[in-house]
Amino acid sequence: MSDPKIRPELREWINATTLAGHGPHEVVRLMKEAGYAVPLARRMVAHVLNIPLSVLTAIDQRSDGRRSRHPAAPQQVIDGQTVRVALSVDAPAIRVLEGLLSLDECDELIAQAKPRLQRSLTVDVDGRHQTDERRTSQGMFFRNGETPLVRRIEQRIASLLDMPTDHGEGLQILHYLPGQEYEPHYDWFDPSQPGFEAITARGGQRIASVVMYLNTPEEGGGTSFPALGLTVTALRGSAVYFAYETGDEASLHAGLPVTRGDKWIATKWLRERPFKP
Ligand SMILES: O=C(O)CCC(=O)C(=O)O
Ligand SMILES: [Fe+2]
Repeated sequence: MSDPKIRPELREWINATTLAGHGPHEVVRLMKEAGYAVPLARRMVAHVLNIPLSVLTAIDQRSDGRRSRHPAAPQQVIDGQTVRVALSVDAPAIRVLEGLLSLDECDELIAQAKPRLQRSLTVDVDGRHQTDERRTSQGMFFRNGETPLVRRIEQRIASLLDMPTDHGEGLQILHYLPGQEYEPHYDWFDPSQPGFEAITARGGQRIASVVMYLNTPEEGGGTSFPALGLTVTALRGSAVYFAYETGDEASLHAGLPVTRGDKWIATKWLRERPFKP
């Protein structure tokens, strides 16, 4: 990557702010507030301070963090379930997985979640949960291993991705009605956000997501990756797995509006280290 062009005043400001005691993450955050795109701000700060860019994109320099294994085509059989890899993207790593869940498992998961649905929350910059207009669905979380079915699904995902089950956040179920959607977002946590340390204190950064479709919406409701021009169809029993590095802008994705019928998904987010809720 070529060196970013940096005005002398900005160079001076980055040095002075650092000398005043602000760490590089904080400098990036201040630049973001001033209107700089985060990836550019990171490159500028890394360049001026002569530190590796990875310091600003990695979660933690100790990084004993694990990475998931991307499932290989054409298919894998796990505890009797044949999971077909119908589509693969290299960067970010995406796999469309057909038959990850049986149709009965989809129905059963919906039945278990239904009585516990609430308006979905997102994690705000201070690490608190809040309702969010960008996300209008209803949802709930299972605790890890909460029911025999949840445990079976978690173990299947663990085998498929070669990731211990304890790296998973609790399985989240979402229910979208017509018009509801999940606007474009990243699943990784932004290190330049003030709440980053709190959010990643247990389990570290998110490294991969598995979005499982528990029904087939009549119309709409696919998962879109706008940077790739790719939309995965929401099909009962199928899933989309994707893995990302911190700052990976190609992993931007959205739950498209459901235009007819409704949509049920189960999402499993994986952390680089064991996650203790
Ligand atoms: O609803 C979808 O298709 C996407 C869900 C999603 O992005 C998430 O749960 O993080
Ligand atoms: Fe997401």
